[in-house]
Amino acid sequence: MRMLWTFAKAYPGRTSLALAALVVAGLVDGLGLSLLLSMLNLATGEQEDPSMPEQVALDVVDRLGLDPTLVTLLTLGVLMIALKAVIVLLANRQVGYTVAHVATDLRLSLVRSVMESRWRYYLSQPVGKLSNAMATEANRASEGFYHGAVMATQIINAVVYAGLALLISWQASLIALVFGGLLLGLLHFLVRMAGGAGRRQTGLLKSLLSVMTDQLGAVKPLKAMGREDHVDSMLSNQTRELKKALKNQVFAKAALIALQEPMLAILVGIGFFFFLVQMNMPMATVMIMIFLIARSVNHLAKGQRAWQHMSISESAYWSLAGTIDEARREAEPPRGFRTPALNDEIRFERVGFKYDAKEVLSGIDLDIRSGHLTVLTGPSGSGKTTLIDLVAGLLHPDSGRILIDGVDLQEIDHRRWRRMIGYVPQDPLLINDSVIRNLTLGDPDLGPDDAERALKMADAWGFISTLPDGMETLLGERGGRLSGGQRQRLAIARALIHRPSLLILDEATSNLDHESEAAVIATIGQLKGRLTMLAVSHDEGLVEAADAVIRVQEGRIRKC
Ligand SMILES: Nc1ncnc2c1ncn2[C@@H]1O[C@H](COP(=O)(O)OP(=O)(O)OP(=O)(O)O)[C@@H](O)[C@H]1O
Repeated sequence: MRMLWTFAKAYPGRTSLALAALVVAGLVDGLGLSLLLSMLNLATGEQEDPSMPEQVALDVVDRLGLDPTLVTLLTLGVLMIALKAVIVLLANRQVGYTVAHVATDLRLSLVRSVMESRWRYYLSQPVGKLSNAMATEANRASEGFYHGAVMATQIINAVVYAGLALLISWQASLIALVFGGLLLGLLHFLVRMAGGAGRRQTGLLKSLLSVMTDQLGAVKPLKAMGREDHVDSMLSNQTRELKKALKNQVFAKAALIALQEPMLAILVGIGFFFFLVQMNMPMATVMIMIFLIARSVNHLAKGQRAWQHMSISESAYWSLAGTIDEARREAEPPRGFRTPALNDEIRFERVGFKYDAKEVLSGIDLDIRSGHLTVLTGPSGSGKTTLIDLVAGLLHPDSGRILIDGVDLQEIDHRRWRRMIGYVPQDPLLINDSVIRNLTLGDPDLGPDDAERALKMADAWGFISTLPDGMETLLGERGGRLSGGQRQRLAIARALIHRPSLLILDEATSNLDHESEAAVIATIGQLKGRLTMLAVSHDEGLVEAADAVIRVQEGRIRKC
């Protein structure tokens, strides 16, 4: 229920429009029914004094200057009911558009909040949790909104029918409606049961997809070592739990439908007896009352089923909203205002950095000369990647400072600084798209000329221009059609396409065979003097090509 209120606040215009349309539809429906009731009374001639709704209907006919004949009442009644159907259709279209908006807005909010979060927060997030939020939870949340809208429609319909019945005989209707409401209230435990199963499903899907994404990422060694059964056993427990939650959900849904029907039949039976025998009402009035009350309670029953569906989806919305809120709380604040320039050097002055309580770098003094190739070497875990992340402003020193051409990095506009950086990771992570899309990553400011220039600089133009479709050639999953060295040179071209001043290469040659490694080192060698390069590498070839080599050991600099 809280979810519906949240959506209503997020989309006030659309929600009010849909609700207003549904209320108008309800009123039109009520008028149509009143006209048909008047017609029924006219036909049977049983009741002398028309009830209030019939009186209202007859007044409308009179105002229209028409005679209240059977044909007029029937025609107007049918027209009103058809008009109601059209208004409901328009309202539902509005609801449909909003459902699509809800899913899209949630997805965009998730992407933005995660992309704008601090690097350290991002590192701590399981990829599976985010893809589950993006795919499953956003869909289920929008379904929840849809079921909430259905519930509102059903309640409005129920109110219209109940209102008509109350206007005919308020005492009888009140007793019948309270009794009907109580019967439905008895079934509310099935709504709660389905909601509980929905919550378990949400939690299980989140952890299942997190584990699965991690395992699929590491599937090659598992397969090579014949240990894929291990993945199976890890996932099967959660899958079995998920099955149990789904079974409970299905049972709760089926039980609600199965129990609502006999309860409605009991209500109709008791109503007949009560109105006819206890209250001595005329048969025609009893028929009308039973019709109106049965319709009202039937709409309430449908509303209860929609509530049940909404409860199943609601937990997905809260989980997704929680992920978005958490990422927003971890948003990276805008840092610095000064325009960066890299003409002389990047200087570390007594820089120290800790991961929580663990000191990773301490007392780092370092100069990275502009236009030079500087290579960072050192044992695993000594702090090389941390040092690079500090240069990129992804992490911030706990002590000391980093100066870019003499200006403290903390004072420099971080977004502009990062746009001056080209970054080549160990694994080039190419997407299953064309060469050009892999280079521009969808940036509308970059075109084929930029791509060609970057490919030439990265020494990749030779093999790309001989591909059947050139830069439009599709690369296949993870760039599977290219050799390791070719993939890495494409990654270098991607890093160069926006003309960076600083190129960071994080173990860019460590996954390559000897030949590819030599080709990539030759490429890096050709770039020397054209921009500043900072490389983490153990590669002897790259160390030999370097203008400066810095050895990091146990978080400190050792002179080479
Ligand atoms: N997100 C993190 N949270 C906590 N500790 C971390 C985190 N990332 C790295 N560390 C720790 O910081 C230290 C330095 O790590 P870093 O990745 O900078 O080393 P590295 O020299 O690049 O290692 P490698 O050559 O193996 O990549 C290591 O002890 C590592 O365990």
